[in-house]
Amino acid sequence: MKLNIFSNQTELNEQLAQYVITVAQKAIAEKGRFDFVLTGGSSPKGLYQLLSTTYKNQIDWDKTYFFFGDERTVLPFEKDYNGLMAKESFFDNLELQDEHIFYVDTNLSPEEAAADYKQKLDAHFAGSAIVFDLILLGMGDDAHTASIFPHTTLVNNQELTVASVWVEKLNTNRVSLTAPLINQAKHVVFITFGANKAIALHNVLGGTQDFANYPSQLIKPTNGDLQWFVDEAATSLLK
Ligand SMILES: O=C(O)[C@H](O)[C@@H](O)[C@H](O)[C@H](O)COP(=O)(O)O
Repeated sequence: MKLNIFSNQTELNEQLAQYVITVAQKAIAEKGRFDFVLTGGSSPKGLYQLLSTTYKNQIDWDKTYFFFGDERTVLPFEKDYNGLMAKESFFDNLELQDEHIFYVDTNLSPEEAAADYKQKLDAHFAGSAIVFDLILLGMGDDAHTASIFPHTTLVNNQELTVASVWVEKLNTNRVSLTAPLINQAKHVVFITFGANKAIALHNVLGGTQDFANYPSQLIKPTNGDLQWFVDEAATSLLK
């Protein structure tokens, strides 16, 4: 695991953009495509804008496929839909073919949307193992990542799949990749900044192992590498 600490979000986004570009170019050179899982939330917006404007010509978007690590169970492109945030901050700046973006179909029930998404992943990976080139993750101030929230069924879900999960604290269902499926990726990166994440980051990185309370600890790529891109404010409690 590599912890990359930056003095501010601008520097973090610049360096993370370079990292994404490097991974993308290597994936396209080696296998002809770049399978990229996006996170929702607010943290990645600056990175998405940077990649799709300033560095637009650094990645072959015709060979890039976009996925989502999790999705809220609101209707597609309604407020809070992660796909909407990505569309507005990333995809709308690019000329992407529809079939290169794998949105979660939240017109379906949570369970059906999860099963439908897993089927789409199986088809995309032609029945082979679902190994993404890069998975971008955020972390909540409660140490959740994707929709693996503390004390939910996803904490103990050991399947390589996409699952729906009831999140009591939000009084809603979510759809999410499971930790084992995330851990199958070649590269996993957390983007986490801000003082409001300092306690959670201290517990996840510096505390005792406690998956139920700090689900981000579940993210340990089996063969791939794990990087954290964080700012000084978020690391203020780390020794
Ligand atoms: O659907 C979501 O909201 C994300 O997948 C979620 O896991 C997010 O990454 C964290 O909640 C951090 O969110 P912020 O970046 O907004 O702090």
